[in-house]
Amino acid sequence: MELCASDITVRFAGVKAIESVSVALGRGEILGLIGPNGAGKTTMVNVLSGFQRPHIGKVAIDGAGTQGRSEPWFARNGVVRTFQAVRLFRGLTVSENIEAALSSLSISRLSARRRAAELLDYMGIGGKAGLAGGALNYGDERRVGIARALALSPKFLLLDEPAAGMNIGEAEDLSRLIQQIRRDFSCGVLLIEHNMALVMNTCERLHVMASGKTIATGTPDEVVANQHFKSAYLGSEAA
Ligand SMILES: Nc1ncnc2c1ncn2[C@@H]1O[C@H](COP(=O)(O)OP(=O)(O)OP(=O)(O)O)[C@@H](O)[C@H]1O
Repeated sequence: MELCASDITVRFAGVKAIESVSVALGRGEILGLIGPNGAGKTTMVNVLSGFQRPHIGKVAIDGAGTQGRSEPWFARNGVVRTFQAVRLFRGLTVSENIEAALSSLSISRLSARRRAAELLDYMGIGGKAGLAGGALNYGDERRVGIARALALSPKFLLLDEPAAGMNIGEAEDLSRLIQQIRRDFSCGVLLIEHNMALVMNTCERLHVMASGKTIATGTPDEVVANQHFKSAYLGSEAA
């Protein structure tokens, strides 16, 4: 059971954002997708979730092809992602933002409200259900973004920089939460993150990209010892 992107190439105006990259995410694993700015990480998540069609290569969900499918189909088939910019409806309450995500499922408004309350409790922000979406701080916005993704019962959850704007303590809580989500939802989690402590503490396996290509894969220990990782990733991060 896996979400698999094989030999993916994506070009923008002739420039290769991703070149011949393959990524596989198993159910029940936490995979970190890391690399310097502009490495192609978000583009790969866009490909894996149906937001971007690859120019070359294929995506399969549990072995089934996805050619010609758009992002709502991917979500219905268990591939759910969050965004770097959370894009909450600012005029709706936090609860209503989750209920809106549930509206594609055929459940009553009352059930949607109850499910939204459960998910907000699960994310530790049950007390904020009645606030306006626009009133949240950065970290809480990201928690709502994850709750909104969980509303769709993901088999594969793709998180694009979920710890941006969080302090050290909040990022540690997020690490525990991601591991709990993997257990409670029996899903695979792909984590794009620049917070290396969070990545190293949370992921079992890492896939490192730079300039649109794969430069290293392996366990966190293996990757940290990899020369390509040290020079390309840490070199540019340290600059
Ligand atoms: N819609 C687009 N049009 C043109 N170029 C794009 C587009 N999206 C991404 N790119 C380019 O593709 C490359 C990869 O970008 P991408 O956002 O996937 O990198 P990233 O690793 O997610 O970076 P970051 O860590 O900064 O979010 C970059 O050179 C970027 O400028």
